[in-house]
Amino acid sequence: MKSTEGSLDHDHHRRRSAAMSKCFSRSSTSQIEHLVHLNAQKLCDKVLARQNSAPFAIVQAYSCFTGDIISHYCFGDSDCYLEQDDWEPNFRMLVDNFERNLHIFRHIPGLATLVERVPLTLTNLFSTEMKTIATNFKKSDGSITWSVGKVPTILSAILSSNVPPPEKTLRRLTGEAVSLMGGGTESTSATLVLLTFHLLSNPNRHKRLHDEISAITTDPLQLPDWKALEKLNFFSAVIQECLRLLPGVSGRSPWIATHEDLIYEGKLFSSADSLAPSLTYTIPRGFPVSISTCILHTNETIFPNAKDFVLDRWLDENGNINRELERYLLSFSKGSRQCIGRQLALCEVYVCAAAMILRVFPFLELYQTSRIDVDYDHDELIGKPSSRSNGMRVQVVDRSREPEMKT
Ligand code: HEM
Repeated sequence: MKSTEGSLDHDHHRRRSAAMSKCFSRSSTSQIEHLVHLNAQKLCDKVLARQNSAPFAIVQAYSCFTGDIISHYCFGDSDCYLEQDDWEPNFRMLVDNFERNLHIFRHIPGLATLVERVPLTLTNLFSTEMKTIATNFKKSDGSITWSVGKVPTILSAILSSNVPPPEKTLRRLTGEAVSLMGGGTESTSATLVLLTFHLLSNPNRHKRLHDEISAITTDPLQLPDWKALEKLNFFSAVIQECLRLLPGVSGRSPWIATHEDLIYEGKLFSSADSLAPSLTYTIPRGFPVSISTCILHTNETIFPNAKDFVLDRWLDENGNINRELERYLLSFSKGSRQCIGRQLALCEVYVCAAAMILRVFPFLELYQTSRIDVDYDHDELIGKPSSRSNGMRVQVVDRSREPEMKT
């Protein structure tokens, strides 16, 4: 496995992760925030230009936004999905294909190794998206000087790190780039889709959020920075609830503690019941352990009415974010294998959602879309809606009319 994510051995994983982790800290993310703002505004312009055109799948639009940012940060040059006439092709199409077939790879050991052996030149013949990655490599020519402002790109950070030469080959870096592009494209756009649905289907909610963001914004084309947006309580509650309902990785990722036994201490039935008998399990080192984020996120004891979009659960009596509940939110996983792109994802969601809420949502309507088109139905690595769904579609209404902001 060529990516950090696919490294089985924990020490190997740690070394690979360390080579690029500085690119994903909160302060590095702030340094590329201008890219996020730029692309969020480009996305709004492109959606608004669809006035009176045919309805379209908003997930493709958001994937162009996320794909442009992560490709720019990886290679120093974006894939320019937002600049093409339509929303497709984009990297999500490749990811989606991969996810639909993932179960086959899980059940046929060795298939992944076989696929890995296919020469890149052959892969490029069949996949436009893989070809884009190859072209990006050629453009950057393996150079370690590519940068976004003063921030090194992710690949240049790996190339300039002290990992040994086999970690810097074209093949290994292609594997890493595919993992970064995949991770950086889909989960974030899926979160934005869910947020769009729950705001467009509830005008009161949209109005409240519009007012909250407007109160700290003088010009929707010059949004406040991500750290200021994060301080908005209602906005944060909306994002937390979206993350809860669309847990990043819906399947179980099996992890193995190699050096220590795991001691599990809990209560039978319910941790809230003080009379429930206590129990202790010891899971010997070497055994795979996994947890289902979906099951945790829909636990009725922790999240009552778990299937519903309930914002009050995230707000305390003073309207501040309920930090206590956050520890049960496992969207980005925890520990050494947690999502490396967490800060970037949050920055993208806050900035993009703020731009869309202020500039686009007043002119956007759902088109033949209901909860079946967004609700979790099955696992394809990330949670997907029912295969009977046509996807969440929207259309831009006549912008000459006064935007409707019902109370
Ligand atoms: C809302 C958006 C996102 C969610 C919910 C999410 C969720 C997750 C989760 C749950 C994992 C752990 C996977 C596992 O246990 O097997 C993960 C890993 C990862 N994510 Fe994200 N992610 C998001 C956005 C991003 C972004 C923007 C990037 C940008 C590069 C990214 C890159 C990665 C990578 C590279 C890994 C593998 C990390 C490792 O194994 O060390 N993700 N993500």
